[in-house]
Amino acid sequence: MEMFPYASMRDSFDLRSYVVLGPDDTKGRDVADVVRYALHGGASFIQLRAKHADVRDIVAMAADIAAVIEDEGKADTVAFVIDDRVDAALEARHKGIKVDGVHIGQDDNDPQEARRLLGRDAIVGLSAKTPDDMRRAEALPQGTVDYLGAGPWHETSTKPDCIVVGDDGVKHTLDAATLHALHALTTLPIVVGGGVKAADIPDLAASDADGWFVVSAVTAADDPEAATRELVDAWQAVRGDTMHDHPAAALLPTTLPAALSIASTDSSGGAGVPVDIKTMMANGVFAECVICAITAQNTKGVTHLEELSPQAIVKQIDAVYDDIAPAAVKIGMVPSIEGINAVADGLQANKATNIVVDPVMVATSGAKLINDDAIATLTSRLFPMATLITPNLPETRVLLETIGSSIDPQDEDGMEQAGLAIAQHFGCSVLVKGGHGLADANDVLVNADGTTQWFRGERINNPNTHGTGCTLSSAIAANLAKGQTLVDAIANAKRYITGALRQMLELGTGSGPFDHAWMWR
Ligand SMILES: Nc1ncnc2c1ncn2[C@@H]1O[C@H](COP(=O)(O)OP(=O)(O)OP(=O)(O)O)[C@@H](O)[C@H]1O
Ligand SMILES: Cc1ncc(CO)c(N)n1
Ligand SMILES: [Mg+2]
Repeated sequence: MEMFPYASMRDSFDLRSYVVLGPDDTKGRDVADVVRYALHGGASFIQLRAKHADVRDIVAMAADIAAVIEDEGKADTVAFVIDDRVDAALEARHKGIKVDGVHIGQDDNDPQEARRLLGRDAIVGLSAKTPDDMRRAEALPQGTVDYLGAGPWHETSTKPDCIVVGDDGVKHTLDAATLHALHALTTLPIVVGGGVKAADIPDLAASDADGWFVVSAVTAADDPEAATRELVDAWQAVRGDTMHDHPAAALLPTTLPAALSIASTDSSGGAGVPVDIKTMMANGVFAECVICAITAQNTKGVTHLEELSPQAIVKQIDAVYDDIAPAAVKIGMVPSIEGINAVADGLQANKATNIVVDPVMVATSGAKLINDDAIATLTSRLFPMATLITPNLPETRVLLETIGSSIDPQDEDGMEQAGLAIAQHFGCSVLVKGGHGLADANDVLVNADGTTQWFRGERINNPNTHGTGCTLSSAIAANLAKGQTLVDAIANAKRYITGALRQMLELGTGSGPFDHAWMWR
């Protein structure tokens, strides 16, 4: 995913002099040429509306129009959008063509979907002609739509279907009184058009409109530059030089749920805190972290391990909860008794909820990640506060040993029995992970009340599985932070990790990491 290389125009677009055009409107003249004339005449906003063109042709026309706007030195002041075709706008933006957004009609794309596809930087304009349209636009999440287009001021042949149908079902054109009533229903700027000619501008400029839009008044004129200038001047004569004063939808504050990783670093970035952060970000939450130890590590092994003091751990936890309190926590590698006690004390003091404990014991590379004497502290202090623990098969065997159970989790029945014994002993839900089974990648959730659920995963023949456990537990915590149920959180985390493994990323000489940003490529 390339970054669109131009500044967003969501907070700077100028609706006053809005020219809509496409190949059907320009009497055989080149669309980009007509755009150039309109710009000379003072057009402040351009929309490409090509109802009968293919995406390839729309993108080619968009490239020409964007080049003209740039060439005229107006790339920073004149916004350029494409009518209806979110697909063409996306393709153009991916190709680095400065298309600032889309204008969609009531029968076109879902505005929320258009916003989601195009991202927060693009302009999304919406046609809204009736009181109902206005109410629907207002009911959208804040920041979905940037402006509204209303009309028609007169009946028009370029938009024959564009007739206002009022709540009374009666068809009529838009007048100042109707516009005033519509205007009262929205906080968004409104551009008004449909059959608008120069003679209409004094009335329009005296109304609640924030600008005019025209098609044929400019595109069908023998001299599009003079035609545009006449409209611009007529508006300016009434309104002066002021632009609409609506607050920019782009600059509304947003928020995100936060999730916390309490774990250790992996210098190679494939496991531990670094990968927890990547995973949480990819799963749509704001990631925070508390470091318990630093490892010098790569895909071949761990060459050094240094712990932080219990005080440093508690202080980090306090700092996190004192400000951006996370809605869920993932606990990974904490190597010592002192560290585990500090984590438990810190979380208890801050009344942490939605805790996922990945009982990390041995790395994929074979390196030992917890002191033998600390396993009892892990189980006695952290498991009882956990919503979920996520042991892999070797860890499940160790846990069964600590509770004196002789169950063998070698098949599905054994995994269920093992999960139940552990869940009942520690009073938390257990996800017994089957990543170390050879034939499949099926994990089973067993709750302390005995209910079980299988999550069946496609096994991918990928030798690079460094950090699968860290990734799965962080994705579950992220999903819990978003408010998902435990079952949904696990199911979605499985989908995420399966997609990531399927990319077959090849890095490092040992069992390497996989692609945590796969859905953005
Ligand atoms: N080759 C694979 N294909 C598909 N899913 C896999 C594969 N390997 C592991 N998984 C899945 O990844 C998740 C993590 O399981 P796994 O048993 O590998 O954890 P782990 O051993 O704790 O990982 P780590 O090596 O990071 O400690 C589980 O959902 C498991 O089913
Ligand atoms: C720091 C760290 N945490 C967890 C794991 C488990 O994969 C690892 N290898 N390194
Ligand atoms: Mg693991």
